[in-house]
Amino acid sequence: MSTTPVVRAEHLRKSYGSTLAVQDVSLTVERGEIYGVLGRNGAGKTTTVEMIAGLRRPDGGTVEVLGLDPTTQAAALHERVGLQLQESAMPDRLRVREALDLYASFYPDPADPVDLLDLLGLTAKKDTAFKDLSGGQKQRLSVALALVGRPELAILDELTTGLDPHARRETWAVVEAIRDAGVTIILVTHLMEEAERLCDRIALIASGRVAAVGTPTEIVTLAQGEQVLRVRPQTPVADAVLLAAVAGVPDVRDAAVEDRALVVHGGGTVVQDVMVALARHDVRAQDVRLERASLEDAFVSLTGSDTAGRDTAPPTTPAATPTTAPAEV
Ligand SMILES: Nc1ncnc2c1ncn2[C@@H]1O[C@H](COP(=O)(O)OP(=O)(O)OP(=O)(O)O)[C@@H](O)[C@H]1O
Repeated sequence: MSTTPVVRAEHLRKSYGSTLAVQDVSLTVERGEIYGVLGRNGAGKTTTVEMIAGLRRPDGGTVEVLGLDPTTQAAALHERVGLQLQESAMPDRLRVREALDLYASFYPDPADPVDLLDLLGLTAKKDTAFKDLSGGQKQRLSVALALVGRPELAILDELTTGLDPHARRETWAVVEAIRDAGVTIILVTHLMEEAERLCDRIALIASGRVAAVGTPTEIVTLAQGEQVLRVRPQTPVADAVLLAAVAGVPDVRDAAVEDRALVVHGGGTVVQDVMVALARHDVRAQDVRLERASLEDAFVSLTGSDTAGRDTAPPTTPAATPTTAPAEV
């Protein structure tokens, strides 16, 4: 087995006009792993994988995929990379089997559609029109289309968004079956549970940067060191006063005022230190809550708050993309 990584991306950067979507992303995906790209909406996940897939040209940084340069060798890359991007859409009347046959015709040595229907649990739906499929079935079809060219790397973006828990679990089983068939997978998700369940390693992306990389266990351990303290003062206190009170506390990694309550992220002895600091500023607490940070909380606080305006709707991207020329921006 080769030890050359499937993906090696270094210091990727990409802007859309004045929006800096990806500021600095470096990551390495090894052969045979399910690699999670995790982050909240607008963090820059899709833009990152689109650069890896050769669909967008980076403004800065370098990327190598399966030994190829996606910016200059996109056509060769598309033969070996399967893409399932958000917003999969097909002509309404196209039947499942017809869609697979159509996509198979783009490749010299496609996978057997019968096998793919079986793998994706779509055999009973092979004669069903796209418009009559459930959300989960549509997603599974888009995965089947991404796999029809027998890719070495499959990029699956927000695969289970909008699915009910049952369909989500079924889809997770499919992802594992694909990995077991020898395909390296990049899984883009904003669902912690999904990343934890499926991924060998995760890159957490926040505000266009990699906040951390590790196995789910390593990342959860890191998150558990993080605490979130929420203090509501007895009497109204100006936001600036609350923030100034905790500004110099060493273990505070992030502080904000939300709905008149001071919300502090930190580690170590942050709880005691913040309470002492508030008392020194004559702020008395009416209500104090200590929460264990979620994974996302932990990393958002490690990297600073997300920039306003990043929560806009994601762009519309093409469905599973076979040999068409890459959309350049
Ligand atoms: N084609 C585009 N034109 C302009 N801005 C864009 C475009 N695509 C993405 N953006 C902006 O770039 C930022 C990063 O978007 P991106 O889709 O990469 O993030 P994401 O983490 O995949 O988010 P989501 O999960 O919502 O898709 C966002 O602020 C988004 O609004």
